[in-house]
Amino acid sequence: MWCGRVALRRLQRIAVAPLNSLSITGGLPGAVQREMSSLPRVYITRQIPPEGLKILSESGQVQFDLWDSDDVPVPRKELLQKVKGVDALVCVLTEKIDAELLDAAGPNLRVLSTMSVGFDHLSLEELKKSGGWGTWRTLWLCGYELANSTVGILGLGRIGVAIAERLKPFKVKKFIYTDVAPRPELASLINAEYVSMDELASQSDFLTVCCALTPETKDICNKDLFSKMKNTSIFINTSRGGVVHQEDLYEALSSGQIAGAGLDVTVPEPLPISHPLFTLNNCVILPHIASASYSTRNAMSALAANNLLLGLKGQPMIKELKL
Ligand SMILES: O=C(O)C(=O)CO
Repeated sequence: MWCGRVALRRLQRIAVAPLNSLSITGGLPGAVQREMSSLPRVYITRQIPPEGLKILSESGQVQFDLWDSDDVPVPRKELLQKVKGVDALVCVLTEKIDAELLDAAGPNLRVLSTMSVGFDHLSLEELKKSGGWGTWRTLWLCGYELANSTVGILGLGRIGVAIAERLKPFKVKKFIYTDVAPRPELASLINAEYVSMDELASQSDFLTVCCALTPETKDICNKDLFSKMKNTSIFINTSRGGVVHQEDLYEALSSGQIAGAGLDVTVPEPLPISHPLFTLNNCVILPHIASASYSTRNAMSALAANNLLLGLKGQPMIKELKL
């Protein structure tokens, strides 16, 4: 018996363990589970003999899921599901490791270890494509255009207006917004139409959340909102993670209810790398950097300092939160 080790091309991860699957994190105390959840994820395609499992469990270096049977190979459909996002894969000779499987696994996959001396079940050509982009394909990495689109702004303030101003040159057809009440002065700057929350959901091709997080807006972007959005729509959140019900967003993205999401903010921050949202190829997550330019951060610090000095002098602040 020989365990081959082949370097692969990309990176990603996921979780859950249905029938016939065993997870070594199950049954462990919560704190241990949390610590383990940051370990590289491995999927083992067969109930391999105990020595190998023991080495992996005792290494403390990985968490793994296993097809818990030696009698029947893991069904292909289950395999394609289970490899999503794994960092490494242990396979046996019954599993075809080809482009479809590598695509299903995603870019996290770094190591493939086969419990066999033969390697005819491995598509070496595919495995050799280390880090490459592959050939140009007609619909490869295509997205939706801003041109002729309707952009919806949830919570129209200075940020919503600034976003719309930046988007205008991309030939957006229409800006719509919703808020607790119409904001005609701000709306007139970007020619935006006031709509209901339902209309915002159903009409927006791109829905961008710009509201503050308050008790009223917590989880406001939830199943109800996503279920009314088009399945070609993109959801963007640069406000606060708490305005989004993340489990509902995960459902909406993974079921194809909406086309994609771009999140600059999450709950918690940073979002643990084991979070299911990271496993999706239609969700882009950034570490709260929407304002991360030297000039913006300097302007923010200057404003904070000037507000403080004015406050100390008992004078009206430049920007004051009305309590
Ligand atoms: O100013 C804020 O509230 C931020 O989120 C920084 O980008």
